Amino acid sequence: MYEPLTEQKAIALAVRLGLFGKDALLSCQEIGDGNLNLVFRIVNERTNDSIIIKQALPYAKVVGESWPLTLKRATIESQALRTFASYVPQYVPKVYYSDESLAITVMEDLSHLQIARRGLIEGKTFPKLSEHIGEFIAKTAFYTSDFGMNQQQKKKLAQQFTNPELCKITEDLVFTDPFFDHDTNNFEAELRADVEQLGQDDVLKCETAKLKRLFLTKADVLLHGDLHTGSIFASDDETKVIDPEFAFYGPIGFDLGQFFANLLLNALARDERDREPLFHHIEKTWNVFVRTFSELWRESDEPYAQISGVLQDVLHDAKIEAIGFAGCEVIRRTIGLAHVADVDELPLERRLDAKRHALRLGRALIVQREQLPIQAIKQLVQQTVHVNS
Ligand SMILES: Nc1ncnc2c1ncn2[C@@H]1O[C@H](COP(=O)(O)OP(=O)(O)O)[C@@H](O)[C@H]1O
Ligand SMILES: CSC[C@H]1O[C@H](OP(=O)(O)O)[C@H](O)[C@@H]1O
Repeated sequence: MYEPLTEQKAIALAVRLGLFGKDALLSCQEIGDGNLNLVFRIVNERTNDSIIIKQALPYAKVVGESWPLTLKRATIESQALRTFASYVPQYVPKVYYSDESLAITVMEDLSHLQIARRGLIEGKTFPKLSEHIGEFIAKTAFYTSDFGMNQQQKKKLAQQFTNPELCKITEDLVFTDPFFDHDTNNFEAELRADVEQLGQDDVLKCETAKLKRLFLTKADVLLHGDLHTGSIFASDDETKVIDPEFAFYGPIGFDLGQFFANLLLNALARDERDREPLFHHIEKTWNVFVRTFSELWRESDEPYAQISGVLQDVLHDAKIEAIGFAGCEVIRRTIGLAHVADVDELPLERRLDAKRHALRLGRALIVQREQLPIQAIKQLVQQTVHVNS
């Protein structure tokens, strides 16, 4: 039966499951720094072998027991990691074991890598990040779409990944609360006027409503669902995506948008002259996504796939969605419940500047998404430095 693990209980569980040899000398540390779950790292001190046990709590850790949350998210996470591993094993941790009633996933320890957000904050560039994430998104999207898999099986997979409680978090925290005066919002008192202006902006709200509707209704591809830079481990030559508990069938541009937004937030936290690597990553992710997705498209069994204009239409939608969803993510990470360390760790005056810039950029991304090529995002960052630009 379910009970939350402690470090001692996690060791006992690892022994019971036979995850280490008989004479192992085990130590354990809870290392979770995310908003939702417990993460235990267990090491055999004799051999340095290690594993991760991730466990869902019956509530959202960041808020506490007043915010109950389904344990089923642990099953969604382990199933999503296994599904992604069937297409891109090089980009996800190996899953060794999972247990629905304990809400645990036992997986490969990736501690030799660094969480990309932390590395980017330290000024690292992770030269392969965009190539790898572009390929990850293109392959998982194509192979789980109606163009890349049997269309009857796709409907079953979409049922398996029905994830209403976690989707509701995104519907509220990304698409709704930041645009209204909601008590989950969290921002510096100095930003009140900027936030009120956003709340009165009906053009912005109408465009955001369209994006929310896409998120609610468009069951296109299996998404990671929360692909920010804190969900990515990286080094100079390796990239691993973790934490897909928000996985569900949604619009093709959503993961791209989340990733772009978090790169942009890191860019805004830097001096202007140091932003180029982030713009490079955005453009390269997009280019690799388009190239990989287009190559896979040739394998499609769908009779309409080879009709001129169909692929172009899918990619056009993906681009518009990615830019619009990026705008929503930029805004919610600035004034909503869950922020990003990139900006929050800045001293007050720089932080306020970066956040005001983020609100203007987020708005422009949402409102201009249909006309904007990916390559123009960089100029948009420059154009939104000043008020009224
Ligand atoms: N496979 C792993 N290997 C090493 N560390 C991990 C692994 N998975 C998670 N972690 C650590 O735990 C932290 C929280 O994990 P995450 O899956 O993001 O949890 P949450 O769902 O609560 O956001 C990560 O930032 C990382 O430091
Ligand atoms: C109350 S959940 C807030 C926020 O946390 C999730 O991120 P993570 O689990 O990676 O820390 C997700 O982005 C949710 O929107």
